[in-house]
Amino acid sequence: RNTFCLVCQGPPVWHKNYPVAQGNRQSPIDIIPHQTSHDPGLGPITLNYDQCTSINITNNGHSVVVEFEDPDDRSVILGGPLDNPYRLKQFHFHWGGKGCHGSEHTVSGNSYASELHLVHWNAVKYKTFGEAATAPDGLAVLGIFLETGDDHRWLHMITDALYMVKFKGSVTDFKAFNPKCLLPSSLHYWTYLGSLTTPPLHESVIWIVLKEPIIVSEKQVHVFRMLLFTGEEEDERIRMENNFRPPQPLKGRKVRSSN
Ligand SMILES: NS(=O)(=O)c1ccc(Cc2ccc([N+](=O)[O-])cc2)cc1
Ligand SMILES: [Zn+2]
Repeated sequence: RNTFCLVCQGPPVWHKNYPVAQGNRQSPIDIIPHQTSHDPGLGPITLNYDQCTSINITNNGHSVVVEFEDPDDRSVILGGPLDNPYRLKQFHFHWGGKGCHGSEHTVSGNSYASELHLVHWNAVKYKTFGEAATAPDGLAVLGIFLETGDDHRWLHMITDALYMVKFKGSVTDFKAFNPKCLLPSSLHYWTYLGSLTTPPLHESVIWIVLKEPIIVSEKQVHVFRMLLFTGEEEDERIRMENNFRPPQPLKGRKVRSSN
């Protein structure tokens, strides 16, 4: 398996090149609701996405990513545990294989079919995303669980585009998509200090995980599995699935609940 890139060899080997994989604020985690502390000082989060400008959708070999222009504070998340607005940079998904679940965070040991991550960075304190991504308060990722049930009326806008980015390294235009249509009705959340869930696993993420999942159909989740980890030029075709990291040790961290 040494032909695979390190990430593709999966979480068990990441610590060799990224010792922070065994750090004190790694993500994801198992969230146990009755063990979280309700913090009345935690206000609601606000998502100002109305001027959002998505640019493209790409298969980076590990997930499918929709990238946004972030020259100013046109699309930000604010409030909750955040001291200032954080700019939307990209969103992507994690999912499982046929019939097996694929979320990264779990709730009392239960995982969901998939998990959506909206990645934001602290442009007030840091000049670039890359710089913010290595700072303890540099990133804020909003995690949304996808539970299987009925068809999601807007997710098809994403799944319809996946046919264009089947191979690793492929990218296609994806303009004017507002991710507000992928939010559940309630913005109640859990929040804790964690990390990127893929290498380089930087401990730079303030995690905000929504309690309410969105409902999508198994058919819609299955479309994600037609993506490939491998590039068009490679002779081996490996389906992109199970691209989730399992829960990591809490190491004494507090998980707070909005209410
Ligand atoms: N899954 S997640 O924790 O939300 C996540 C979010 C963003 C990224 C993308 C990424 C973020 C930072 C770097 N870096 O600093 O080299 C490289 C890749 C990787 C992983
Ligand atoms: Zn992610």
